[in-house]
Formats: sequence, C-alpha cells, structure tokens
Amino acid sequence: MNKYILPVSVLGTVVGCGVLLKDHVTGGSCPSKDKIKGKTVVITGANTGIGKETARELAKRGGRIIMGCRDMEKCEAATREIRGETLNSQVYARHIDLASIKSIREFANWVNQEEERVDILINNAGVMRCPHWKTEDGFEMQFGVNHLGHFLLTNLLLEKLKSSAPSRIITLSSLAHIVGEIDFDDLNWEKKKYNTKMAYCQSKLANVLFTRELARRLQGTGVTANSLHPGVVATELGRHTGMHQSSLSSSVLGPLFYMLVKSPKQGAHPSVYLAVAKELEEATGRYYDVLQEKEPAPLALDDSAALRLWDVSAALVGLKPAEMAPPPKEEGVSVATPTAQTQAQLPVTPLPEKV
Ligand SMILES: NC(=O)C1=CN([C@@H]2O[C@H](COP(=O)(O)OP(=O)(O)OC[C@H]3O[C@@H](n4cnc5c(N)ncnc54)[C@H](OP(=O)(O)O)[C@@H]3O)[C@@H](O)[C@H]2O)C=CC1
Ligand SMILES: CC1=C(/C=C/C(C)=C/C=C/C(C)=C/C=O)C(C)(C)CCC1
Repeated sequence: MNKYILPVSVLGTVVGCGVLLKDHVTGGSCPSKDKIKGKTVVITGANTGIGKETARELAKRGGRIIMGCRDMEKCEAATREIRGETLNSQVYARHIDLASIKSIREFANWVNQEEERVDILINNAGVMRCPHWKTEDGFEMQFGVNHLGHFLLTNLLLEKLKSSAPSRIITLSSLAHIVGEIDFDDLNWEKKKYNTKMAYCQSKLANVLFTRELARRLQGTGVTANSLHPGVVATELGRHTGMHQSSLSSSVLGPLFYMLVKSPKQGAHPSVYLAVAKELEEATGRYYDVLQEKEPAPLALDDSAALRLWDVSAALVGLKPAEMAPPPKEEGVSVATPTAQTQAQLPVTPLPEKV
C-alpha cells in the first residue's frame, strides 16, 4: 500500500468534516427578517430540497411565489403544502423543464404575459453527476440544465425584472466551481471522455461567470445579479451518485452525513438572505459562500472568459440580440452574433425552428 494513502485520507476526512461542521454552525439562521409583501418571486426546481424550503420561507414573508418545476404532480403537492402551512394563497405551480428550450420559452412567455411583475428570480434547479445524458436540444445535461437553461430563462425574463426594479437575480452555484474549467472547445463533452464530476464543476463555474457578465450588463438598471454556494445540504442532489444504493452509505455514511450537513431549511438561508435583505439592495456581481461574500476561484474572475461564455451560450440557445441584456454602451453592438467558433459548439440535434 502506498505510504501516503492513510495520512492523505485522514487529512481529507478531517478537512471535509471541518467544512461540514463550519457550514452546519454558520447556517443556523437567516440574518435578515425583511418581508417581501407585494413582491413576486420566480424560483426553479422548487418541488424539493433547497428550492422548496426557499419557496416556503419566501411565502411566509408574504411574497407571491411562482414555483417552476418539471414534475407537476410533485410541484402541486409542494404548493399545497406551502399554502397550507403559510396561509399564503399566492403560491403557484407552473411547468418548466430546463432541459428543453421550448419549455423554457413557454414558461417565460407565460410569466411575461400573466404576471405584472417579477422582483426576484432564483435560478435554483440543478442536476449533479448524472450519466452522460443530453437535453432535448442535444446539450450535455448538467451544462444544459444548470447553466444554459438558466441563462436563457434569465434573459427572457429581463424586461419584466427591469420594469419591476429594484429587482434581484440569484443563481445557485457551488463550492465545486473551484475545480471547474470551461472547455470552450468541447462544452458538451462530445470529443473527450465524459467525466460526470467535472461536468458538474464546469456547470457551476459557468453559473459564477454568467452572474459576473450579467451583473456587468445590468449596471444602472436596478437589477442585481449574485451567485452563491448554499453549503453542503442533505437533499436529493446526490441521487445520481449511487451513495444511497451502497450498503455502507445507507447504514453508516448516510446517517452520519445527515447529522453533519445542513438541513434543506438551513440550506435555504443564503438564497433567502440574498433575495430579501434590504442592506443587499445594491449588491451585485458578488459570490456568497453560505452567508459570507467571498472571492470566487481565479477562473471565475476572468472577464474575457465570462464574455466568451455569454457569447457561446447565446448562440447555443438561439437567443436573439434583442432578447438579451445588451453589453454596456461603450462596447457597442452585441457580442452574441454566432462566430465560426460558436457555430462549432452548436448541438448535433438541430434547434427547434421557432426559437
Ligand atoms: N445540496 C447541496 O449540498 C448543494 C446544492 N447546490 C445547488 O443547489 C441547487 C438546489 O439543489 P438541491 O436542492 O440540493 O437539489 P435537489 O436535487 O434536492 O433539487 C433539485 C431541483 O432541481 C430540479 N430539476 C432538476 N432538473 C431539472 C430540469 N431539467 N428542469 C427543471 N427542474 C429540474 C429537481 O426537480 P425533480 O425533483 O423533478 O428532479 C429539483 O426540484 C442546485 O443548483 C445545486 O447545484 C450547490 C452546492 C451544494
Ligand atoms: C449522502 C447521501 C445522499 C445525499 C448526497 C448529497 C446531498 C450530496 C451533495 C452534494 C454537494 C455538496 C454538492 C455540491 O455542489 C443521498 C443520495 C440523498 C442518499 C444517502 C446518502
């Protein structure tokens, strides 16, 4: 046996437990008690986990909550539960599948037509370490749902957010962004061997870079954009990791994990804080590690990568220049015209005709 394996494992376990304990201790309560009566919240992936607890807390604080989910049975069950508990009747279930451009456009059209305002958009839905699946439009699933889906949704709701200003966009990233890299030559994992962990990390780095470029484009509009890591939270996110199938996990590691990590209710505190706190009304372009503003990883501070990702993402999802946040005035024309390089990134499956 390699003599380093034992000390490295022990050190890894100690550091890992330290991170979990720190999260557990610091995730105790939401620092803001501000209410949001009269405000409308759109939140994705709200039928379970962090999203459901965020929706519940924001409903308690008086908001009108639009829960965007892909499984309507689960979504309606969650809205019934939240309405019953909070006595807030303005909690609604609406269909959105972030793995489908068509579905995202239908959801956004519905919100734009039916809702008077959107004050808070929470890009919460996520998928982690799934097999090498593709979205309806041919994108690698984690990049497609976690980044591209929210990129498109956010842009399609921007006019509504601007007309409701001051308003806020919150995107759930992860500490996992630190190990992520954006492979602009193969965003969809078509050329190299699929690595499901690194695909998740790439998508979470994309969340931070997207937020950075979005905040830059939204300067002066009254719409802010921030991203966050919610801590390590016991949710269904690990459903594709196989942990629940292993007997060691279910007998020993599972219960230990649940004791150490945060509950979904605690995991919702950062999203709620960024959504409601009066003192954060002008905070934008920031990354929060749980409740603390932190500098993200060096790759997440790369403005040219953020701009390039915006450009490629717009081309991939077929977002027209008139539909997206324009670059700041001094830069002139939109950067999102497809170039030879972005064309090369287009999915194998053709985009739907009506985009
Ligand atoms: N839990 C943790 O420790 C951490 C979580 N995060 C981030 O927090 C966010 C919330 O995750 P969490 O609550 O933990 O995970 P869960 O798996 O419990 O919840 C994820 C939600 O996303 C939804 N979702 C997945 N795919 C799609 C899709 N194609 N269209 C619409 N909705 C979809 C799920 O719907 P359905 O139930 O139908 O599958 C579910 O509602 C994610 O962005 C995650 O990356 C970041 C760091 C740590
Ligand atoms: C432990 C465990 C689970 C949860 C795993 C989770 C919730 C992992 C979270 C991952 C993180 C921290 C992602 C960061 O971006 C299951 C599968 C529910 C079943 C039982 C064992």
